[in-house]
Amino acid sequence: MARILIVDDDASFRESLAETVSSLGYEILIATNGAQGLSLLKHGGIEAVFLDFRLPDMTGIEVLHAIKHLPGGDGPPVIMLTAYTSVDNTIEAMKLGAFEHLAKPISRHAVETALAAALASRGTATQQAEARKEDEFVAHSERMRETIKMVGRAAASDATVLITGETGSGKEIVARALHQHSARASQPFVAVNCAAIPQELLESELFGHVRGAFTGATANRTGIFQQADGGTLLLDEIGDMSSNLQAKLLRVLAEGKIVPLGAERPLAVNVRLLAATHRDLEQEVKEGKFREDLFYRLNVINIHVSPLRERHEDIIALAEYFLALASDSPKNLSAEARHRLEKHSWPGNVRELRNVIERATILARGPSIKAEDLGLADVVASPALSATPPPLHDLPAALAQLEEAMIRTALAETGGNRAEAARRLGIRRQLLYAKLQHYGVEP
Ligand SMILES: Nc1ncnc2c1ncn2[C@@H]1O[C@H](COP(=O)(O)OP(=O)(O)OP(=O)(O)O)[C@@H](O)[C@H]1O
Repeated sequence: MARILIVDDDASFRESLAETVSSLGYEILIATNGAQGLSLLKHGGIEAVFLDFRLPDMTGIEVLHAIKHLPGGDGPPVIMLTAYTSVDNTIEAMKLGAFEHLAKPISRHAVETALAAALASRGTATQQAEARKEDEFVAHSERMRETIKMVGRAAASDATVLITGETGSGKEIVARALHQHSARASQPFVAVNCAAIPQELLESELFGHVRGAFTGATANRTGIFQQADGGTLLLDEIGDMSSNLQAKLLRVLAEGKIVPLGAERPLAVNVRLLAATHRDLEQEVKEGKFREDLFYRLNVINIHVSPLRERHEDIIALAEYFLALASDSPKNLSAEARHRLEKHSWPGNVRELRNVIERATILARGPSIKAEDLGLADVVASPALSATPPPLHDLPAALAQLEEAMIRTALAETGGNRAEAARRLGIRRQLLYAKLQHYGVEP
């Protein structure tokens, strides 16, 4: 019978957890503070631990740290318990090698699942590192909390991470969190959007060039890889990288060296690479649009960021966070505004929500934001597509109307991201700019 240790000073919670665990057929040991827990652990024979974050004599994190430094290995799997899970305490716990992090109260089912998984995991490696401060990162939903746990697990390693998710869902903020919680946090974090730079220029942007490498190269130029040396480089929209550059990137990853354009010798660089894409790269590989070997090099760890419509609990929390950012005296959200926000499908994800809140803060009169201040009905119903019937006998006018409507919809759906809107519409960005001007559309 596996022996499970529960370390918690809250008597009623402890008793009920003990009852659940023993009814599941495990043997229980109880400690009411950190020191007691550690002394029981030193005797060995314990196969999993439930550990409270707040204990009378030390913090749960200190106990976790001590467990992970017990002589003879990194200790049994630890399931951390908190009254409130926050991004900070979850990342910290997962980084220190906690197996799971659960918020009280915990259902019998959650206890059973966590214990079974913890016991099955014994012997797998854990990672340790110092905790660091991070950006504001709103994560109330279960989905986002799972993502945060992955960030915690992946942060301390140097492995390449492929971050996937729809446009505006928060891929870059995940990349930043990975960097900020890594040993490279004091070194540079550089993000480059591979889709925003013409592919002909991207190579010299990434790897740099020497004077005279091509017409116009009047001086040596340090590339982005070198700027990120020692730190982390995020290649955003990696799916848009040309096949020529994909091959070069693969070589850099294999050799850890870059060759600036026109240079004779390669330069060693020490960069942790993160890549992000809204595309389904596996599908792109199948279609021959993305190199399979590069895909596997990048996808050592995959972190997926769910679309906002699949994590309802984050919507209001994010809205309130953006309200607080938008003004020193934040307005409040009326009940109808909350309802409207929750009902919206958020095709442009968190970026769209941020734009909506910033606009509403400016437009709302008085201290409260009303549903109509959000301007969301327009996006939902796309009235531009339906309000005025197209002129039946005037093809150019009808086409222009359709074009304008499609542009407005694409912009709304991408939260005003013009590069992404152009991509969705299948036109070049320059052409989109010209059309925006022509129709007088403000992104
Ligand atoms: N969980 C979050 N907490 C706080 N802010 C967030 C969160 N997720 C996203 N944001 C904010 O929303 C905006 C869009 O996020 P981000 O740029 O990370 O998305 P993305 O998925 O990288 O977008 P793209 O696909 O266009 O590159 C940013 O302003 C970011 O700070």
